[in-house]
Amino acid sequence: MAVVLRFAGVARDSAPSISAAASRIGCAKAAASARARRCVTGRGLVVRCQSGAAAVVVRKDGAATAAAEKATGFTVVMKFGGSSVASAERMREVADLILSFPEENPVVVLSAMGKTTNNLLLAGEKAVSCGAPKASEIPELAVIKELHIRTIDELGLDRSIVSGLLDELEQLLKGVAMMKELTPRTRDYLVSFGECMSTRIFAAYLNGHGTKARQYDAFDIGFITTDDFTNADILEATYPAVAKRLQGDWIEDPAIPIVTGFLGKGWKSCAVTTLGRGGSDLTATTIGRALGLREVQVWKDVDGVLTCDPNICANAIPVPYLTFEEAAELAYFGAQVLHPQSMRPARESGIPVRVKNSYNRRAPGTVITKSRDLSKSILTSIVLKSNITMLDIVSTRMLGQYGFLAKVFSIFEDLGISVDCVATSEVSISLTLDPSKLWSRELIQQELDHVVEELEKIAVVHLLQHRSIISLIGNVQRSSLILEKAFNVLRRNGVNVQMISQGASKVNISLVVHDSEAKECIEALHSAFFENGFMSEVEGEDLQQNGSPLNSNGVIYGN
Ligand SMILES: Nc1ncnc2c1ncn2[C@@H]1O[C@H](COP(=O)(O)OP(=O)(O)O)[C@@H](O)[C@H]1O
Ligand SMILES: N[C@@H](CC(=O)OP(=O)(O)O)C(=O)O
Repeated sequence: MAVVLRFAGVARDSAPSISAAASRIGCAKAAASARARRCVTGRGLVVRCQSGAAAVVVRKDGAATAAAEKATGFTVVMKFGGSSVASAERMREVADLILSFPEENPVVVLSAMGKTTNNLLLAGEKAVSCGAPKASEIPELAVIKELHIRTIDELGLDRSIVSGLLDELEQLLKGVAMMKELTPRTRDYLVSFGECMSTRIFAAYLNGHGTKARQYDAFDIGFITTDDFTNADILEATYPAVAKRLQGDWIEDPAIPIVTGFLGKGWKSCAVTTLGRGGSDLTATTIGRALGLREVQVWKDVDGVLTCDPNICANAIPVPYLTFEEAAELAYFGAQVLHPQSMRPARESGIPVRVKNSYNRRAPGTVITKSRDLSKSILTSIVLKSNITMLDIVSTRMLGQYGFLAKVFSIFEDLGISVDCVATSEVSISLTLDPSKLWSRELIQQELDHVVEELEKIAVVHLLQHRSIISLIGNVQRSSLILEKAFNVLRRNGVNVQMISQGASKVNISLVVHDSEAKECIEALHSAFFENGFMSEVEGEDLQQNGSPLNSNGVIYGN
């Protein structure tokens, strides 16, 4: 196993003494010594060597002694999203950021540069109808080529790093144009070019600037997934495979791993898969779990998870702490800042996730952990999921007919459609459908028609489209207080809530309103909860007095 020895604030001349101590505990003296000298940065020092569990302790006077402290190879995952690596300047900044933590030994995960994934998807869609001779002229292809070549030039690198991939991409688009079809499988292969290029450029930049780095395509190092193209799930076999590969390579030849986010390999098809939009967060937490790291950091373009989407409420403020459960609900119910599945590996292994801003390193960000002190917490964040479909299903059979709910849900299971929120009474059920499971416009209508047709065999069905779910993520122990405040605001704004659902998660109350009212509602709710001193007013109130959690789901039928 590779051992990393970390020393903060040591003197430059302590390198020989560290080297001697390292050799006493079985580290290769030459490697340790060479690295010790090379890695002294003034702010800290990193010694890497191959040995069992052990470490070297450096005294203030610079002398080093061996100690029986356990140390492992990698310490953190640092994931940088598209906005963090959108240009040559941003790549330099990210390299500087990584190297500013000499005490860390990171695995780096990168997304595609800027809007490259969107451009690849658009290029693919245009290729379907443009005809093969015109495929090379698709404007988005030109934008992708220009961005990557300009970045390489500005970083002083060799264009050959991506020229092969760019040629292959053009060929692929010609193929799509010829076939006049873009299957989910081809779509995944197409978007994989984004991450494959960004990671190659970044690794080359680090290598050119004295920091040894090694690029990895996730689909080549053990990221094994289901074959659900465009939305694949990571399979359990991924964890040992990824750990073996990354640790094995490190022992052979230490270098910072630069891994493509978002991508995997289907276990049956062996084809490239993707983990759903924003899936690099999941790549990061998967690596964190595989290697048993201390922390997973996801670096974004905002100061952490905020009280609301800043595009809806400009006054949104960072949330300092969240639990995995809160973060997962928040992501699942529409906050684009985190991938919905990304909390799972972190929760399973108890590894904290820190959301940080690569544009504002000093901002403390959000720390997501297994548990936190909720005694003073009321509402944490407000989330919007728009354009959802709601179904009101009323049984045509006699009151108390058993098997009704089972029948309803088996219809959704058979059709492969997932349900978000549910509220029931004895003979009726209201629910919302997850739009991410419904792909193109045409398919939505087709699928919905089919759902209604099946349900109408056992019930009267009302299909309500253009609805929004407003999720109040917070301490549901204080639901009476949250709901009192929320309904006051909604009443003042003349909003008719059409369904309420408080899930078993105990962190989320969902309200369904019409799409046209949703943004205004959120602004009003955010202002009432976060901008007018409400939280501090109720802080310290007796939880016993105020906490009478809702114990049933309710439905309010509306327009
Ligand atoms: N509650 C929220 N907190 C923070 N950001 C949010 C929230 N809801 C939506 N966002 C949006 O998510 C963006 C960051 O996520 P994302 O685009 O995935 O970052 P990256 O591409 O860097 O991984 C922010 O720029 C912001 O517009
Ligand atoms: N590039 C992919 C994966 C990803 O995670 O991106 P980002 O980290 O920029 O959200 C996407 O756009 O979906």
